Amino acid sequence: MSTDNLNLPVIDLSELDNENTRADFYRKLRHMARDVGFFYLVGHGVDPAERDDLLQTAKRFFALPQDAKDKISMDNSPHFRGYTKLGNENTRNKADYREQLDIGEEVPSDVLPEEDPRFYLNLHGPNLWPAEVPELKEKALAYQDKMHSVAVKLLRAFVVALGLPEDSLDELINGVPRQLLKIVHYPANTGEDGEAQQQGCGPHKDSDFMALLWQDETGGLQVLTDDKGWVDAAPLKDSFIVNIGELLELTTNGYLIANVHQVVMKPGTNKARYSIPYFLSANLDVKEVPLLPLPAELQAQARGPTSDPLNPLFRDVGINAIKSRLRAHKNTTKKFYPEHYAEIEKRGTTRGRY
Ligand SMILES: O=C(O)CCC(=O)C(=O)O
Ligand SMILES: [Fe+2]
Repeated sequence: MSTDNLNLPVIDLSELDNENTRADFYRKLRHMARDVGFFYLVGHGVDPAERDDLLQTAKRFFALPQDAKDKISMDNSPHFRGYTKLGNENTRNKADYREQLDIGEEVPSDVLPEEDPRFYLNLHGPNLWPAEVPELKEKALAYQDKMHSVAVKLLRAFVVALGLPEDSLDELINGVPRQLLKIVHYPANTGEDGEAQQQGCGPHKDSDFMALLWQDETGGLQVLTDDKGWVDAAPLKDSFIVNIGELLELTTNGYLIANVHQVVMKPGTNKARYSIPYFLSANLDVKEVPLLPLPAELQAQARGPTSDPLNPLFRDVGINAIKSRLRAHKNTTKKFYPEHYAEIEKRGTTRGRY
């Protein structure tokens, strides 16, 4: 595996608000999204002090004894919300060495049985909050709201950069936001747990429109590129790394490709790493992600969505969204979705079911 340092591709979102820089902003956005595959976002307006306050609050949660954290374990949430402890999440059938909190939109939800064709609606639902750190709820939800505004602004900018009206995807995101905020802790790699400690988060694509990912100064995030293989996405203070997700791949017919990324905690990374990814997704009931009517010259360059037997892409948003959750959080899957669990154990994917 080769690693390399990119000349960081940076985009300043505030250039969109100035008519003298707007055209250039769209040009850069299109170039970086298509040719580089990921980029750094600055000028986004999210206050670093507010983000840091959220992080410090979450660190108080991570510092609690294991049994206190397990009280809000995702193992007990059919909605895939709450706390995941070290080693309890899988990417490509290998355990990730990280612990995290998953926070989504707060929507009450019935729990549908897995036989129900709309069982993916279970992805809506209440979050789980730690009684020991009560201030976390308000801070996380306020931060999530801000991230939603930034992500929607960027999504609209994407479609304009592709030569289309800015509301072209609005129908998919109207109403209650479909989103996920994660606060993640990667322990320092002391070597105690051997090899297993290196996979902070295994190689994957994000299943939504995009992720806006804040990372601390530790480093470890890598993105797979066509020409250079794995490159380090080095930390850039107060920026978000933008990872293009599967929904943008599907809706552009592969003109944009969701990037594959991972977190590697190399031996000797003697410092813990924290990250706060935010994911913007689409309404779960969208049965068929529409193909954007791209201008002819872009259509001619569209490669079609990628096909990967271990990660098939579904145009049905609900199915595409829940497949990654079912694969990644096997304890939750085993408890609430046993038939899917059996399928994943047998084939390594949910493929046989759809
Ligand atoms: O923690 C990171 O930097 C990346 C995490 C990630 O890619 C994910 O959770 O989807
Ligand atoms: Fe990711």
